Amino acid sequence: MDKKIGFIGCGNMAQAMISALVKSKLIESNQIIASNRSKNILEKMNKEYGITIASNNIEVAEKCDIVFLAVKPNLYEMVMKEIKDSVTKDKIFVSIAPGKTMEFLEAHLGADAKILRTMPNTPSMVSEGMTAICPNSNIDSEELELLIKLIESFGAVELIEEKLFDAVVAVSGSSPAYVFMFIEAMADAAVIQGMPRAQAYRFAAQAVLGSAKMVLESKSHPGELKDMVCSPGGTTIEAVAVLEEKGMRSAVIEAMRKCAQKSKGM
Ligand SMILES: NC(=O)C1=CN([C@@H]2O[C@H](COP(=O)(O)OP(=O)(O)OC[C@H]3O[C@@H](n4cnc5c(N)ncnc54)[C@H](OP(=O)(O)O)[C@@H]3O)[C@@H](O)[C@H]2O)C=CC1
Ligand SMILES: O=C(O)[C@@H]1CCC=N1
Repeated sequence: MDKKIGFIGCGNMAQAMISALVKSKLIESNQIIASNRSKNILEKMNKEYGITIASNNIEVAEKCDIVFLAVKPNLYEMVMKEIKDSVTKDKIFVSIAPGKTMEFLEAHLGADAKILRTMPNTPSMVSEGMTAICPNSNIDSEELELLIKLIESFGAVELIEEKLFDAVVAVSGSSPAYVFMFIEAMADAAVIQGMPRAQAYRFAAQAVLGSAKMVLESKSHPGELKDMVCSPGGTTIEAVAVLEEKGMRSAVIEAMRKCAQKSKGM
């Protein structure tokens, strides 16, 4: 792929995507050009991955064919105003922010701008991300195919209707945080039982990874897979009963409702 890929903002999410892109060898690392408010992270990414450092956002927008807007949602308007004059008929802009609708993006980049709304997540760093995508009508099928190929380096990619983007934020954009909390809590419980902490993290994380792979590969209902673990009168059902009594499911559902609600207002 001979495209130049730009990242305006080089924080947690951009670094995860850049790491996956470089590892994928889909493009040379110097085809990645990034800008950031503070420069130390750019120097670090240049040393670690060999990416090209841009002196400002406009340079990224000018030089790149595909431009990821990787700043916080509240900075989108300012950054899009800054780069608006760099919009050309072939350049593609990729939003990764919650709440910034295609209407909002087109209002700032222009109705003719080629825009892809996405919602990635930080497991992109290990190419096990889940990214939702929604192109506007200015992106043609060939361009969409290329974008999917690029974003597949982050992990799984699925086209989704824009109206479901707030749900996506809750279920995959933000959910790695809930899973990290779960892993941390399980490891703490193992530490209480005497397991060394580092070993507890490995055991907890691998159990989550394996369980997730079973859901994805077995196509079985998660409840069915849970029942397969719960031996009658055994150990697991004791834990499951406490989780039910403490309202784990309703806590997750309420947390994700709040998350999606916040996304709507971003
Ligand atoms: N983190 C996640 O899991 C996910 C995040 N997102 C979205 O990705 C976007 C980035 O989030 P995230 O990476 O977590 O945030 P970070 O705060 O980690 O990164 C944002 C970066 O933008 C830089 N920045 C701030 N102002 C400017 C500017 N004017 N021009 C250029 N760069 C600037 C910051 O620089 P400085 O170092 O100086 O602060 C920072 O490095 C957000 O819209 C977020 O909602 C989407 C999915 C998942
Ligand atoms: O917390 C946030 O707002 C960002 C968007 C999804 C994950 N992190």
